[in-house]
Amino acid sequence: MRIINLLSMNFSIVENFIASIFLLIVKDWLLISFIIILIYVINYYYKYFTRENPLPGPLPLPWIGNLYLFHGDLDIVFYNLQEKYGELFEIYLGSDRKIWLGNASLIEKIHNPSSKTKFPIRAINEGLDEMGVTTKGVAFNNDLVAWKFNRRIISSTIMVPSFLRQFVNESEKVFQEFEIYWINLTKENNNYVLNFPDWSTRFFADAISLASIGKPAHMMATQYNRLVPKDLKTLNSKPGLYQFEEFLDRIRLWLKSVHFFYFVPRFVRHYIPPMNFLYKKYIRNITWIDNYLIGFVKERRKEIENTPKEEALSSDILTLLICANTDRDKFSIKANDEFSRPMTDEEIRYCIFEVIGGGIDTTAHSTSFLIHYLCKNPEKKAKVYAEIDNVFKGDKIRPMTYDDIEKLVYVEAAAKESSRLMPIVPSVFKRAINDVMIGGLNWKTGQEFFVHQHYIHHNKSHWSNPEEFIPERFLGGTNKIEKNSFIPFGGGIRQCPGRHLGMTGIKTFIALLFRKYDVSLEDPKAPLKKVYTLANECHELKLYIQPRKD
Ligand code: HEM
Repeated sequence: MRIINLLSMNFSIVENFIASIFLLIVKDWLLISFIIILIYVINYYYKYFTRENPLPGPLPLPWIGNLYLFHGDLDIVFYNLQEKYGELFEIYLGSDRKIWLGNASLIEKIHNPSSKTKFPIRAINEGLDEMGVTTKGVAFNNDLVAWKFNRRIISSTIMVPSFLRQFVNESEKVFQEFEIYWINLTKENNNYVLNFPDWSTRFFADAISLASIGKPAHMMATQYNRLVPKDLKTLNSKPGLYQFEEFLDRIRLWLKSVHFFYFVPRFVRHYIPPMNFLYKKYIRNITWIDNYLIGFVKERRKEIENTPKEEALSSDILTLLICANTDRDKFSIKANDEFSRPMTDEEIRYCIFEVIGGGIDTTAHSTSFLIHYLCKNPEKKAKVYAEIDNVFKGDKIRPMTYDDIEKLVYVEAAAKESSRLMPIVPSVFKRAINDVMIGGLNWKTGQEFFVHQHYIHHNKSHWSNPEEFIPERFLGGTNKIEKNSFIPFGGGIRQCPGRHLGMTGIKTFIALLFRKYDVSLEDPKAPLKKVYTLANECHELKLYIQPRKD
């Protein structure tokens, strides 16, 4: 009994001893952690308050910087911040400082089109590295030799008039399909209301898919099938009908994930729920897209190999890229330098991805915004109708040509004014690869800048009545557009290579629609409804589209 008592006494002594050691460790650990955190915070704010070139901007928090402000429509968030802190302000991502530029005079060096520019790349960012985009394609490629090679071949295919001519012809065919669906939908209901962005994104998906991979995407057909009873459905037995829709949804998810990879620090991305789940989802998405597209490239390569040399090949971008710098190079995309080799499947896959990802929603939403502004400004809309009627001499059905589209100067001015008011890409980031002087301050190599298109487009020092829709600004004459104040397609050596294709697409669609139809808002008072992902998108635009009576 005594032994048992002694044993239990000993046990409680041991237990107490362990407990007190444990408490001591925990207390010390808390104390040590607290000291580490305190040192980090002091160091963070010491660096912040003694930084070179301090600029106005919101106070950053340790670890997250100004990430706490990033919610809702980020385009509006950044616009309001620029309004609050002025034309030159700063924000922090963790401890990384980004400088925002809201005046055309501040971006002169960034938009220098010379190959010796100090701004040839967008960003060095481990998140983008992890996405796999910084060594591939065009848009985020930091490998300047690879970028130049890809960009040169893409530009030689999509910027030439023969390609644009074909694009106008194909767009007209796609428009005729759109009309069939629309006529069927309005048969039952004369006052049928179309949510236009649902259709414009599908119209441009179909048109750009034909132009880029030479195959119809059937995106309008899938939408139509959703809206009509079973017996009216079209193409419903076609295999793979819904696959392109999944592909496009995945491209949109990919675009959304760019912000995630760019802004969210690696540790949070990989280990902190729910971010780590999102991370896994985005990585799976990237793999899916890669596999889907490589299939297209390999299949087309085989088709080309099996086509006799004397037989003409189609002129879609995929075929042109595969044939570039080979003996089947239709557009003679030949160069006698290190860029004269053919592209690999991997290079082609990524370039096609960028054409589809960069071309469809940008052009479609630009068209939606333009229609919104035209409907809100009946006097300007009347001028658009007048110009179209003048070019086509009232003929509503003759085939449309690229030459017709080139004559639509007022439509182009209206498209430019719409993209001034609501730029699809509201800001673009660029990184200095040398020390550079901007805004009268010296900035070190590696500093990243955001060119704030949306703000510059509304800056009163460049534009009179900046909130008004005045296409006449772009008609020349006494109206002078200040250098770098109108930049919907960016500028410098990374300016958008799809700008002619985009503008041709917008003008062609407007000509096709307005030549035959009266277009009006369901609710004339409806404000512009937009959302921002990686670009501004028209969220809702409810329209009546009725055959013209004149
Ligand atoms: C209205 C339609 C479009 C708008 C508003 C638009 C806007 C832009 C902007 C602002 C940039 C960044 C430029 C810079 O860094 O300064 C860009 C880059 C780019 N765009 Fe577009 N874009 C449009 C259509 C297209 C189309 C149709 C394509 C493809 C066929 C395309 C492909 C690209 C590519 C590949 C880049 C990256 C260029 C580089 O980094 O060298 N875009 N676009």
